[in-house]
Amino acid sequence: MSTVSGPRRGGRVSGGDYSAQKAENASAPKIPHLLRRIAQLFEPHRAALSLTITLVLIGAAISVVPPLLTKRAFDEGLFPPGGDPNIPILLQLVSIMVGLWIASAALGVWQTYLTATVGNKVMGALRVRLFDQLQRMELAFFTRTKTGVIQSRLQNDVGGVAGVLNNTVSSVIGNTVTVIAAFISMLVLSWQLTIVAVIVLPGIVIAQRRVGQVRARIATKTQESLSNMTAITQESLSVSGILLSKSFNQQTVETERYSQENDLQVGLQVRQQMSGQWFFATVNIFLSIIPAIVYVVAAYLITGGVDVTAGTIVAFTTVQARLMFPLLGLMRVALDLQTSSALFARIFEYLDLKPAIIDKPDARAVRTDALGAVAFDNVTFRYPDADASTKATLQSVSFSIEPGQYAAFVGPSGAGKTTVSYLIPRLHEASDGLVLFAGDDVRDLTQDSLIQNIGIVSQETYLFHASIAENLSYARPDASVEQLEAAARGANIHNTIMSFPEGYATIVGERGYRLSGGEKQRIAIARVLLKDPSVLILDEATSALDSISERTVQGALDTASRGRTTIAVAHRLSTVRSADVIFVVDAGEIVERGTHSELIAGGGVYSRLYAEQNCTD
Ligand SMILES: Nc1ncnc2c1ncn2[C@@H]1O[C@H](COP(=O)(O)OP(=O)(O)OP(=O)(O)O)[C@@H](O)[C@H]1O
Repeated sequence: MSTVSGPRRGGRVSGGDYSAQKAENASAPKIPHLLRRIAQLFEPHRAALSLTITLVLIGAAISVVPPLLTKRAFDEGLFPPGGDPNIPILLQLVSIMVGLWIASAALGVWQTYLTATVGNKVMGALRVRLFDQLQRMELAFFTRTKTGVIQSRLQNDVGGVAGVLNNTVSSVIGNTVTVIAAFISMLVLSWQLTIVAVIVLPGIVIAQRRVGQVRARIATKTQESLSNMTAITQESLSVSGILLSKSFNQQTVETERYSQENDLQVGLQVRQQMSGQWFFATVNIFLSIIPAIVYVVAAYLITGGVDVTAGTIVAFTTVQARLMFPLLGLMRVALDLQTSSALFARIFEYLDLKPAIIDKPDARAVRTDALGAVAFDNVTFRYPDADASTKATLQSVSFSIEPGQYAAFVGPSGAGKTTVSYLIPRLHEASDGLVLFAGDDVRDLTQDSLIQNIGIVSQETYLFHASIAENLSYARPDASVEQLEAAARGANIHNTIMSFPEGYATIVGERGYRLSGGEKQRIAIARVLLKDPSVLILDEATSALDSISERTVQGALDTASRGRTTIAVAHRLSTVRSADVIFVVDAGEIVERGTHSELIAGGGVYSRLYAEQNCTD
């Protein structure tokens, strides 16, 4: 599936060793039918493109006329056979020329507007498609890929093809037409001189392809380096990153890490810009000396009795000079296309990713008659990127939770409790066995309706950099102020919010860093209360709090769990004593189950853990 790899979340690369980052640095992905796929991006804009092509054709046709008028201006206006200059004819020809140039400039502006609109719309649509595709990817994709690397594809790669999307169509058509028209005019003027003018072209085309290949390779490396830079920025300039680097006094190291990648980037940018320079300089020299060669050849032709007038030579060299720019333009476009094919390949690679967890074609909504029932039947689960030789994270796990029950999962760290809770909303897919929600296999349900019925308060509370009100209404965008406040009251946070000078309009800061841990958790609980799901998953929601905050949050959790199935993942056994059922997970298996008093009486793992935590009955 994805060729993208990277360390697991939390598995940050260690000092000076960026090998894990470089794992992203595979060569440009091979995408079949790349050009056709790029062309397909323009399909929705066929009408605008047709108009652009028409404008380009008209513009190109217009641009061929003035040089031909030049010949007449010379031969009939300035130097008519055997007489003084013919001013009226000259003025007439000059005014036609001026009119044509004005028309051509106006067409140019119109055409630029059209191509810029189409190009930017195509780019915008590509960005949204990519974003949407990423939204649909399973959780495991994000745990194994650096956020910065993902961001870079969206921003740097899509942004990098903007020039090509904006200019290619008009440039290719406009320049091709001008080149062909100029070529025909040259042939009409003198076929002998035309041969002289185009003799070097095949060599130039071959050289250009070579340069393009080199550039594409450099472009791939440049984008990979940009992606690493974005990853470093994202990692070290986030609130968590800066806290980490400050607390370990690693700012200098971070700057050095950034600076190393930056040096690489600067070098690559220079190489990319320089890679075509010698080529274009050489082409320029060739094209510039052609008029001089034409004069010499014309002299020989005249001497040999061929009819070549002064007007023909002037017109010919004018046309030839005008051929130079479109020709160079075409070469640049070809080069840019080759260069950006590396970027397009990276974009299409992400667009072609297949989400591992998708709805079946006949997936149905969650049934309402058994809402709240959750069960595992012989579930085995191994993380997709886990070593196949190691033991599965969950092995033959079976349990059944009735609607409205409070079920707690306890056990040592790393036992697999959180993993159990992730399989219920299908954040991961069971490798074997059945996960049942309201009596149905979760794989037979639409993800929309499944998630609709589940609320999650996770270990790490995530809040957007927005106001408290906006963070709350994320769960229900149409919620009224009264509903927001009711939820906040339920979560014991209303009074705290009202004590802030800006109340519900208080901006919580990046990831909610301006709030205390307990406040953040209570906001997360209020958010889930607004969602009002039939099943609530609480993952260690009180683990990081002191006893007073814990009591407040616990009160909020009790309100939240009332009237719905609650699945609580807990470390602190004191919080789960009143649970209807407790499952003790150890090394991926459920080793004990029952109520608190049953488990204490059983004298097994639970009673031992309970004793270790110095809890008293
Ligand atoms: N994305 C992942 N890829 C591979 N292994 C993972 C991944 N996430 C978790 N694990 C591993 O799966 C095992 C179970 O993790 P899980 O988070 O379910 O444990 P837990 O019981 O909730 O632990 P804790 O109480 O410490 O939160 C651990 O060994 C962990 O290292």
